[in-house]
Amino acid sequence: MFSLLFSPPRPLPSPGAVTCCLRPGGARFLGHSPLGTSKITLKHSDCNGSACTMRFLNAVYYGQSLDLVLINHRGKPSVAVGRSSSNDRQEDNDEDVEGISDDSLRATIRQSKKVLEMQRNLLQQIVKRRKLVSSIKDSVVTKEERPDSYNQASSSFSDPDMGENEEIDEPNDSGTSSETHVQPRQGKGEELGRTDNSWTSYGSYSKLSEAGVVGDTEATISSNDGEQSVADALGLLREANLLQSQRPAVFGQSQPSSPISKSQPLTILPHSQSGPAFSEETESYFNKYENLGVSAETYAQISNNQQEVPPKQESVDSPPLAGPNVMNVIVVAVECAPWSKTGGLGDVAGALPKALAKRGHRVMVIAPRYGNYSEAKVIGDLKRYKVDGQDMEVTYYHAYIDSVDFVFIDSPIFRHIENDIYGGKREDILKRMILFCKAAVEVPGRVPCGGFCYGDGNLVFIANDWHTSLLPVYLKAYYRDNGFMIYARCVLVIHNIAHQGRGPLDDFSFVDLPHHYLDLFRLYDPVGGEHFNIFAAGLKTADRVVTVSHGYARELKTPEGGWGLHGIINKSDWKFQGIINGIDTHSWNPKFDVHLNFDGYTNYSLETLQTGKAQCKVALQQELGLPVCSDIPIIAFIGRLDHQKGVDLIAEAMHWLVGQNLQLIMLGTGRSDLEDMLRRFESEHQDKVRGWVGFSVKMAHRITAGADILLMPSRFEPCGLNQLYAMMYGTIPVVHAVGGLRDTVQQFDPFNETGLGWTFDRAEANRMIEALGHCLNTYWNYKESWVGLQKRGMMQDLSWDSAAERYEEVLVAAKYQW
Ligand SMILES: Nc1ncnc2c1ncn2[C@@H]1O[C@H](COP(=O)(O)OP(=O)(O)O[C@H]2O[C@H](CO)[C@@H](O)[C@H](O)[C@H]2O)[C@@H](O)[C@H]1O
Repeated sequence: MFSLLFSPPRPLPSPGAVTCCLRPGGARFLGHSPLGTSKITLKHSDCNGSACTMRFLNAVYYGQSLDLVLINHRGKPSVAVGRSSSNDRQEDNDEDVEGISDDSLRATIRQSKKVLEMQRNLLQQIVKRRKLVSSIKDSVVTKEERPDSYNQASSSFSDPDMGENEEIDEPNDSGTSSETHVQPRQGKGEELGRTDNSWTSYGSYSKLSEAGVVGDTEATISSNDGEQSVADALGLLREANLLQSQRPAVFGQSQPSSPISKSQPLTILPHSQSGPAFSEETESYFNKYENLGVSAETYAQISNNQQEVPPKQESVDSPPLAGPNVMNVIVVAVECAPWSKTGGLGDVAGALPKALAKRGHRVMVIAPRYGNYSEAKVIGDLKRYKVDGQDMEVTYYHAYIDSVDFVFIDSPIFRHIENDIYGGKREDILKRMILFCKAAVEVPGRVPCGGFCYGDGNLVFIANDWHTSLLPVYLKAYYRDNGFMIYARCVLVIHNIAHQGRGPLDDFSFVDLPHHYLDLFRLYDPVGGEHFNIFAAGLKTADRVVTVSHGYARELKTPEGGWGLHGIINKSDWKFQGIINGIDTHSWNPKFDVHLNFDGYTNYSLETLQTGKAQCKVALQQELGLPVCSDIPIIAFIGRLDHQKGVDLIAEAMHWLVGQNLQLIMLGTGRSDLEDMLRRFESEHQDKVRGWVGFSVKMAHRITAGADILLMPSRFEPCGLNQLYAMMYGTIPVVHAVGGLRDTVQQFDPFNETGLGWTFDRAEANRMIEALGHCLNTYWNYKESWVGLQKRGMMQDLSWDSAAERYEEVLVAAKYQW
């Protein structure tokens, strides 16, 4: 066993074990350092060879070269290794270990001392500033006589109801926490959304997170100084770090080279400028950071210190796909699969961020914390926001999964409504969205994911639908109009324009904005008259607007498709575009689908399509109690039971459908009359029809695998994900050619054997029947064509990869837009 002593070029993490990633001769392996030491112990087994420890010359600690001292088994330094180039590379034999020169050892020790000295100086400055900050804080609290959440120790904000020991609501197999009957998006009661005026592992993160500020060296210095805990002091520094670009290289990625962040390294703006009505809160938020004293000067010093020992830029992984466009991206959505999902928005919020992270961006998702998500742990300080005059407490939970920071905003008003996210009275829904957006916009400055806040330079929010349309409004009104967060941008994504956050103009009083912002929300249309419209305000204030397909982008500009917002969209044409959604090709993949590996189902792929899919079909028929027969085609419908999805067209066609030799399976939840209809059809046609009323992710996967045909007669469909899932599973879509359905399902051409399914050009039962007729004819009589259709569908690249690239273009355009 060998030990490596190292003098890191920057302080190392304090909590948890340090993992040092070394790269001997190009290979990589890990050594672990116990907490509070600057020693990494490597067993021979770590590197599969007795002598290869001698190749640690290119040791990399999160992108930083290290000075290393190799200690042999007798506990003596046997080799001293500086930041050497590959020319200096030692031979991997024991002779070299023993024969190492004293000079290099001395050089390393000298260098180590220099680094320690610099760190000591830094520490002293931090300690001084910390004292200053505490005295300022004390005086502020005394003066204002109000609790300041910032001053509370992290342990003090754990809600007794929601403590760490609370029983965890484990997600099911799919990771989704609900397998229940839920309220549809339009919910019960008054519906704010309606336009009709009724209206890798966690471990890798801790490595990443801790890579830059505190650590082993802290422990060393702190004991030397006998001063206040360095960890505390540096913790403050970390907390105050609004500068995302100071974050160390992540997994070998180069830092985003933003001209913006270079010109404004600290992103802390003049606090002399006061904000509007909410300025007290806003100011204190920013003053806090300033008071902490992490000034440009301090940071410059830190940088200078680092510059004295220039880190060797050796990346652990290949450069990010985004290249110099790497940014900090925060996706904000009120649902996020697998934790919360009522429809496609949840799927997108769960998958797009991962694809962006794959391209090298630092990506966060912010969603409400509806339940107790076992993966997420408390982070940051408790905060209070005023909503409709009431103080509402917010705490933050954090998980790092698949290279994405997931930050869940916890507040009593979000708890346990995952099955009714859009339910309740209009005012209650509105208050939830206000609190969520107020809290979300501050997350980049407040929540130190992995020890580092995202900061507001090089930052783009991606808000989604009307629910988070207040985010760009708050970003503008609370911050940018007051000189804060001027480099942050917001892109707003339209998943469904039919829900807009409409209400009477009086609703403006809820959103806590100065009166002159009212015009952003004011909208007149023939349906709602003059009213308050949150989506309208979001569209006006967002830097860029995206919708989820090209077809829908065109439709949104028309009076029929824009649902009253077409005027604003047309005016904003320059900042508006369509990007077709991708899908999560792991969870929605017949090869890996976790819902297919039991109960008689099976995973399958293109190669095993015929046998695998046939087995799933039998399993589905058995599970639902339908006659088991492989020759009878199964037609499926999955979706919300509402006007949009055109389920009533299926009802109209029911007579024709049950007259055919087929089976029909419908899974959905929504309008109670349509739910009743599903139940009725099942009871009337026991041998042919199944109507599953409820929200079941497992059944959605199984039906997609076992069915032959997926029917989507949507009246409008911004993108549609089910047809994409269907094609991945060799299930043929029959769709109304509208919005994203038109973009993604190419009509079958029997002469050229091209196309992916059948389309009909009007949302009418007879058109749907006609298309279904052609489809069934091919199923029964042209097996080869059928298999061709299946294969073409399965062979498409439906992943998020290319969509993420398009999003990246939009983010970059937003960043450079003034
Ligand atoms: N009862 C049930 N049980 C289990 N799962 C169910 C279910 N009902 C629906 N789902 C699932 O919810 C998702 C629905 O996705 P869609 O894209 O069809 O719809 P939605 O209209 O919600 O989304 C909006 O946003 C998305 C994302 O941008 C757009 O694709 C879409 O056109 C737009 O209307 C799918 O994953 C589907 O399997």
